[in-house]
Amino acid sequence: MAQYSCVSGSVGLITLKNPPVNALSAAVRHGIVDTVKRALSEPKVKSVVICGQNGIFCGGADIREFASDMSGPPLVPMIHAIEAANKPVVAAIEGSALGGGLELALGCHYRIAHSKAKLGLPEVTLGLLPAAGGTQRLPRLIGVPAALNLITTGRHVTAAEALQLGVVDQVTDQNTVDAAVKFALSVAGQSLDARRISTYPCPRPSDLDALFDGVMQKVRQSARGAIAPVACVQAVRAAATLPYTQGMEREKELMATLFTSGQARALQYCFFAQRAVGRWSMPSGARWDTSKPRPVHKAAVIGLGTMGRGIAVALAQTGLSVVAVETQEKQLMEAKQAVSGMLERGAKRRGVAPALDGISYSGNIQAVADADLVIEAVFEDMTLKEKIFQQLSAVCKPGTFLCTNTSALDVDHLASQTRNPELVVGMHFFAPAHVMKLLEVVYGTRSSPQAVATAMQLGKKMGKVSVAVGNCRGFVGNRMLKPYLEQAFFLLEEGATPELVDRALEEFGFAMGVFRVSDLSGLDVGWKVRKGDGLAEPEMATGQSARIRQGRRYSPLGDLLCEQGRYGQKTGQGWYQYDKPGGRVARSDPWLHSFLEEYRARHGLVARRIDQQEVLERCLYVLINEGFHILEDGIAAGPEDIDVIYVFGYGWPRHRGGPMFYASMVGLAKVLERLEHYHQAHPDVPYMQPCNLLRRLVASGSPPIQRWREVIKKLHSQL
Ligand SMILES: CCCCCCCCCCCCC[C@H](O)CC(=O)SCCNC(=O)CCNC(=O)[C@H](O)C(C)(C)COP(=O)(O)OP(=O)(O)OC[C@H]1O[C@@H](n2cnc3c(N)ncnc32)[C@H](O)[C@@H]1OP(=O)(O)O
Repeated sequence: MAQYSCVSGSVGLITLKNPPVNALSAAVRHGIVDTVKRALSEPKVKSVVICGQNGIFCGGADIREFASDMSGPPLVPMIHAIEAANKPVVAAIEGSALGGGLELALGCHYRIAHSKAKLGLPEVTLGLLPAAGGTQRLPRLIGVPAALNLITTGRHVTAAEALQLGVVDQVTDQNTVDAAVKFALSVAGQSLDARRISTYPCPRPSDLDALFDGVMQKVRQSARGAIAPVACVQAVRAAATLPYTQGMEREKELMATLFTSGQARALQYCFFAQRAVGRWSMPSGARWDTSKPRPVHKAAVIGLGTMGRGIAVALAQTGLSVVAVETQEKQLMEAKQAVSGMLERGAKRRGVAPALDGISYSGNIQAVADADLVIEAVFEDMTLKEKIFQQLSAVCKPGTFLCTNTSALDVDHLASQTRNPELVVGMHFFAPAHVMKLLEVVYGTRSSPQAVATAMQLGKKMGKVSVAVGNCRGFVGNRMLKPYLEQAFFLLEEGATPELVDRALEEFGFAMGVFRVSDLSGLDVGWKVRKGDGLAEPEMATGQSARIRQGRRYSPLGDLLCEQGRYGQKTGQGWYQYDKPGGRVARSDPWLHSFLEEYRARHGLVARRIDQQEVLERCLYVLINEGFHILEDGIAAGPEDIDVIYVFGYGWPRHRGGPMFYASMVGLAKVLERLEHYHQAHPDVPYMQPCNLLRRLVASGSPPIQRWREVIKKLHSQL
């Protein structure tokens, strides 16, 4: 709703009230229409101020309403009526003015922002465009290039940048509403002819076509199949080439296409899923709202390889005091330099002082004795980790949380090495740890709710999207990756090439296909794991057992490449070739193609034509199937957790909503039917056997993803 009062004798003050972000729900729109009418009709009122309660102007249209039949006054005429008013209307912007919130402010005659306010048109991130006149007013106000930048990226700008761009008229450090009221008093009675943005001519750059062609090309490239950024460019082009009313028609047309698209649904699902994962729960019944985190003032990192360095940087950047421990002297010296460099570069980018003094370094594990929380980040070697957890348990002050950055190993086993297993949790960061947004917080059977709450809160402080998951081999992300990688290898055996597989996945929207990623992260990483699992044994490379191991189909292709020293980018050769070791540009490698032909011949395999659809179905559906197993096993509490992990940690295209959401869009019955089909064709691949939960969901009529938890709960209660 919106509340009306008259202040300072002649200013009508309209306050938007819809916690937590004053979204423009039907009730708020009704409130605005009514209060604006009232302010304009009261003779004593000479000017109007619009503000939002609780320090936030407005978070935009109510996204939840998009999923239902929208009723109530539409935004466009509402904003138009404000702009057409014959009394000055001033927007008092505190906190955020985003999306429809900024569009409302653009309909006002003046905008005054608090210095800490953030403004932006983030609709593109929800698969939409600013359809309440934003695409038509903003370019008229700040010019085409700046408007294109804001609208196609959805980025939020500070009040200072908004002032510089001309989005706002004044920035204040004082009480924003007081400043706006004072301003409103000063402009009462003045002509508004020059203040209605829709009447401005849109500045037309002389090289209009070249400008739009260039932007469109760039946007298409970075959009990776997302349609909203392209529609945003088309809408701004309409502002630059058509009169305002026709531009508004074009904006509406483009919005209608986006609004009903699967991509908008996927992106809006992601918006809420990202927030839902913060409301974690554990099978024990412990929850985010009943578990109190303990404050962490001093944190420690053990092991300063690539991961440890990134974690130390991310911790220091949050302002914590950090102890970084590395027992190998040479590695410690190198790490010191590397961490300082990362902190300096990060600080320069953010325009702040580097937190160099926040980190102390030591070669002795005793240095972590008074830390509140320790993160172990040494090699993936259980024996080494066991030893470290035994030492930590002896060295640390009582109550210190002990965390492991393992990407797959058993958190319960590590906890069993300590005196207080309830203090142990996994904190699985993704490389580079100071950049990647995802954090899997892994609870073991004995982890206390407080340990989980503390790790979740620390992750949030570090700017991560943290997802609480149960303990199993590979947790959620890496467990699902295994069948996906396996399928990619099998496809090569059957006739595909790395180029074909990667192209299919990249056209689907992944930034990089599976083989390009494998070259980037190093083929030796998986090789080491497979050796540890007793799968990649050289003596098995010939004979009958070469393609069947531990009773199931196995492809030794990755192992064979490693035996040739082809580890990927770092050695200059992997699934592709590079111009030098460390080179970045992947080129097709004729050697690899001959190697695949020889391999097939050796194993009596006849190459067949494989199309992109088969690549996608096999790679993605086995990954999704494993996701259903993870839900069935209670390792993830809901599909949102899996989807957030895949979008933030594994490059799953956000406009496809994550693997579980994608399955719901494809149709669960279809996913089931294709898995059954492929399992029949490949009975020696257990990952293809459809999960019971998937069958259950299909049998119960494929409910929408928001209702899967009910089916899962029922399934668990029957076990
Ligand atoms: C044939 C059919 C044709 C149909 C055509 C239809 C035409 C329809 C015409 C529409 C006109 C378009 C109008 C406009 O252009 C569209 C929009 O405005 S879209 C919305 C744009 N706004 C945003 O994207 C902002 C989103 N919010 C944020 O970024 C942040 O929430 C924040 C405002 C910066 C605050 O951040 P935080 O303080 O960290 O808080 P949270 O993020 O945790 O949020 C708290 C809580 O609020 C919920 N929430 C936030 N914003 C909205 C919102 N806009 N609508 C609904 N709910 C919102 C958020 O989900 C949290 O709740 P929780 O999920 O935790 O329960």
